[in-house]
Amino acid sequence: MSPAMVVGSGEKGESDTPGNQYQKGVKQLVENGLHTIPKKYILPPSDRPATNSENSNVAKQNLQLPIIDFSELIGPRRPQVLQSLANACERYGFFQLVNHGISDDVISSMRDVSGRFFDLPFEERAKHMTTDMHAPVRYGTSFSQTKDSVFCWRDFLKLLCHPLPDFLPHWPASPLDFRKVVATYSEETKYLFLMLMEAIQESLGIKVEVKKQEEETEGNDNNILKDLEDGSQMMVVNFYPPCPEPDLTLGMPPHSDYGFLTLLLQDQVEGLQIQFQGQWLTVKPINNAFVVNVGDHLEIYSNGKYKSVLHRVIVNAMKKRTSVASLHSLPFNCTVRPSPKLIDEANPKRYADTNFDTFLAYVSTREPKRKEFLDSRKLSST
Ligand SMILES: O=C(O)CCC(=O)C(=O)O
Ligand SMILES: [Fe+2]
Repeated sequence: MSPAMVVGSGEKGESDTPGNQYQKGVKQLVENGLHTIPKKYILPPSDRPATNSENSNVAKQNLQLPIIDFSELIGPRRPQVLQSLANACERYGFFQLVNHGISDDVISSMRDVSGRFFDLPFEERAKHMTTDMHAPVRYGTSFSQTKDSVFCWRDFLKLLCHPLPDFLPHWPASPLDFRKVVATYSEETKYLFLMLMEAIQESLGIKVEVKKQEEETEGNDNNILKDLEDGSQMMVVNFYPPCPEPDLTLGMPPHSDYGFLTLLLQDQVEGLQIQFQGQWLTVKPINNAFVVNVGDHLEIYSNGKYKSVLHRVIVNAMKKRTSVASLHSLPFNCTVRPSPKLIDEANPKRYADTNFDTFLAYVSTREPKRKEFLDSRKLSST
């Protein structure tokens, strides 16, 4: 079993070298007071967000992502909603999910406890720093802390969530209600993910016929929902403090997510941008909606029909921003492959089979960039 997200975490050793200071994260840096950002965070001009420059590739208008009303999936409008879901996953790789059934109370408690975790003294948060990528809890900073040559302006807490009873005792015990609140939130997002995957499978035209014998066959498509039930879930709480020079750095560099779907809760502070037709578009926050995106594994499973789209996070000088990403996939020891039901003579297999070990081996040898891992799985014959 392996978490298979980006590599890295806190460095060992307490010497007060500048490098060690950066390992403590950006929240700590900002609290020590600064008016300019250290060199360690300054991106080369071509990688900067370039929001103000003349030849900026940032769209002037905010993106109105497709909005999927989850409540309409149950009822007579299901076929139309499945069509909208298919369009969103093909064209944008992203959509906003409203009326999803997770109560405002569960969501606001999750936001609240995330904020209180990051308000804890550094020493308390630092208890969860580790270089062990298999750890059920990792506190850290940047994107890939051991490999990024330039650090990004984010601190994070990553939690493995499934199966919950195994992981719960490892989660932070402070704030006192942390485990309870996050457990409820993770169970509810897991259920929502499964409901969404059932709809997505149907939108791909994969008929879900429950035939006992077939269900037990390995690699069978009916089984993928069953496998996803036992699948991996990782929660990432991202914290982006105000940044005195936001044009020189990023909260997160362009990347795609590894799993089937990510369910993201962003607050009211803008920052998430997705790549669409060569431009960066800001995703306008909708209160209590989930921003849902296709991950690399769904791109592979759909044989390229649905797209895992590059996204990044910009920071700002005035406001801190918090987001909670819930990443879902198959169990870590399962193979991800294009669905046999989407492959025929006209649609040959476009991706090699893959698994978490391949992914980890890949990212541990280099600085994770853009969609390089997914590109490495593409079969050259197509
Ligand atoms: O903070 C955000 O809006 C995006 C976070 C993200 O892309 C991730 O955690 O993978
Ligand atoms: Fe992401």
